[in-house]
Amino acid sequence: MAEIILKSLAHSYSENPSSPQDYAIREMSHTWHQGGAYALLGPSGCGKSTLLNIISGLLNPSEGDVIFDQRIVNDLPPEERNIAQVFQFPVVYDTMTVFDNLAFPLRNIGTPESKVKPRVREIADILDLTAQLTRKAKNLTADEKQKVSMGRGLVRDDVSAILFDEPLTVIDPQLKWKLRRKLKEIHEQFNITMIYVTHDQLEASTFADKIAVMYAGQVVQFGTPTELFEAPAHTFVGYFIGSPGMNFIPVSATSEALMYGDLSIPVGQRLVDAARRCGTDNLKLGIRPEFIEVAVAPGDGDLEVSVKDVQDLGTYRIMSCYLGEELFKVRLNEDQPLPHGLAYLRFPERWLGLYADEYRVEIEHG
Ligand SMILES: Nc1ncnc2c1ncn2[C@@H]1O[C@H](COP(=O)(O)OP(=O)(O)OP(=O)(O)O)[C@@H](O)[C@H]1O
Repeated sequence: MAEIILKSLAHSYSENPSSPQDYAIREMSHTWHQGGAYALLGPSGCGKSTLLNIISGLLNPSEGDVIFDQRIVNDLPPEERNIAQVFQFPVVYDTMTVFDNLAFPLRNIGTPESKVKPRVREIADILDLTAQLTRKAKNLTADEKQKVSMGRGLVRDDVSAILFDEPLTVIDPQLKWKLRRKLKEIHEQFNITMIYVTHDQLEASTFADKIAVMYAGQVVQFGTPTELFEAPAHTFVGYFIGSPGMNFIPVSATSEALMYGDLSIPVGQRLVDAARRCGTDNLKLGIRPEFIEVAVAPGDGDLEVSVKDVQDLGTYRIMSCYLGEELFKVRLNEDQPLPHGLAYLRFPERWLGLYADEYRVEIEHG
């Protein structure tokens, strides 16, 4: 069991990195607490696998330290780090039985056979592999093979952490949900640190208590699924989490107002003052489609938009509309009247986010 700290970590695959773009991991520090169920979420190429491989010891970071329970482990090879890693594609020995595959990590560390048998049976039972125990791994389906891979990660009870690198990629969609639930149950049962890498927000939020969102080699937010949804710390988190993602408009601040071009956006003085203090021209106002209020007739302070289309998604609708040149997405509930031609939007202040140089500015709402 371990707390994992990444201290001033950075990694470049090039020998002489000269700019931030040369780094797959840009300098970052991060703590994974003992026993947490975490997800590392981000788009392809943002550095998730690189980070995981640095934790497991498959890769040596160019800069910074990896610390397990206050001990720097940079120089320890993977086998001495007590980390189990489950990869995207199953790693099983085809000629061995399922039982022997599951027993392998235990036998490897000299566990007596009297302990191997009950533990393998327990893990097989949890993963619904009991009926396959005597079968050769080569005769299994891709799903079953990946379950064996997971079982090999879970079978040792002395591991510091288990790292899952997109483990459900090859799994049948119907089974994915079941296996995710299973992993969550296992986490609750064994109280082990688990880090689950994925590019899928649904997978991340159904598995993890806390999600680290990665973007361009950095963790830009570490929070609960609700925190990521309600208060994205970075515009990327706003775009990436939610469907559709957060709406953003570029704004500028005068002494009394926030302006989108010539249009004054009705917001409180607190937000205007915060925007003025930021000292940057790169200011954005963000709001999620779910939090925008819509009227079919104009009201005081409403923003007029032209409706592009309305998509019916069964239990709700998504209206696309233009505020000036900015395309906005707004969620409408089934019982809301459908605007035609023009609609009128209101942004509740509680749900507005101000972003300076892409990062959220904290504002006290009185
Ligand atoms: N062995 C390598 N040599 C050089 N560059 C690499 C190597 N592995 C990864 N990279 C680069 O490092 C960056 C991060 O890649 P990484 O595989 O860690 O991202 P990822 O988020 O895991 O993406 P994916 O989900 O596609 O695996 C990418 O720009 C990638 O091209």
